[in-house]
Amino acid sequence: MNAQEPKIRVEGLDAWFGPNHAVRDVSIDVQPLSVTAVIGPSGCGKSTFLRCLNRMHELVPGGRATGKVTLDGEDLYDRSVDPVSIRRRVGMVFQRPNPFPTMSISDNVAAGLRLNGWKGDLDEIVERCLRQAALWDEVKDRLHTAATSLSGGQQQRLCIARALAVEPEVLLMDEPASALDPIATARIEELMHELKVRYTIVVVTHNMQQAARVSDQTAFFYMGELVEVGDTETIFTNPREQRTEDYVTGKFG
Ligand SMILES: Nc1ncnc2c1ncn2[C@@H]1O[C@H](COP(=O)(O)OP(=O)(O)OP(=O)(O)O)[C@@H](O)[C@H]1O
Repeated sequence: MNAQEPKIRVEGLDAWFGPNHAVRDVSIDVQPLSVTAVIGPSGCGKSTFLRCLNRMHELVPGGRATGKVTLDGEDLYDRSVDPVSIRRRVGMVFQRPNPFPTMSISDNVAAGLRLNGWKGDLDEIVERCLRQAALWDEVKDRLHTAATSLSGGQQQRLCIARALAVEPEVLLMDEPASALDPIATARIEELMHELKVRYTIVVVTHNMQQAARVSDQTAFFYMGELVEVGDTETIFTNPREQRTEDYVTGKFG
């Protein structure tokens, strides 16, 4: 791939829930192996935008999207594209840790691979993913105990390990630390930093400091529109738009 080419290119994206126009004419490029933070007040369309990047939005009743989203130049919304294969390439981690409650730690990580009919050595992959998710040392002696026995922060890292197991190229994270305490949040932030060596990350966050700490690029959404996108330092110190400045300095939101 050409180094200049974005990993993801969004052009003229609109998204609806029935008549509710939640994302309006959004265009943005996401560079490979970078972290993009999506910020903005509640209800401005951040999560909807994120779910359009792996075609999860259309799973919501009434969910509909138009426009173009390309992954390495391939149009995700082309008729010939299987959305299931897209969700494998573009993984997702949600706000609340959601491990499969009846499964062990190890089975949670392996679940996606089993579903895909994987026949190889699962133990090795489970270990690799738990290491990548910075959880291995804490769970290596209890791999077969229930995932629900883990703390919230550990469960979230388990969900990250589970997302990594199917070897996605992009990781979408929807407020991945908002349900966690400050120490667990710091672990997730460190982890994002480590993961961007191998994955392209787009993260929705309400936490301005977190966006400033973890991201290379920040996109500010307001009422469904992308007001401004740019490198994170510029967005936080010298944004073009007054609305961006007001939001990042806490004047509203
Ligand atoms: N399942 C749904 N059905 C109908 N409308 C929805 C649904 N989910 C979200 N919306 C609406 O779409 C708009 C965008 O919501 P979205 O969840 O993307 O915002 P957000 O910026 O992620 O908000 P928050 O920060 O509160 O999570 C809002 O007006 C919301 O009420």
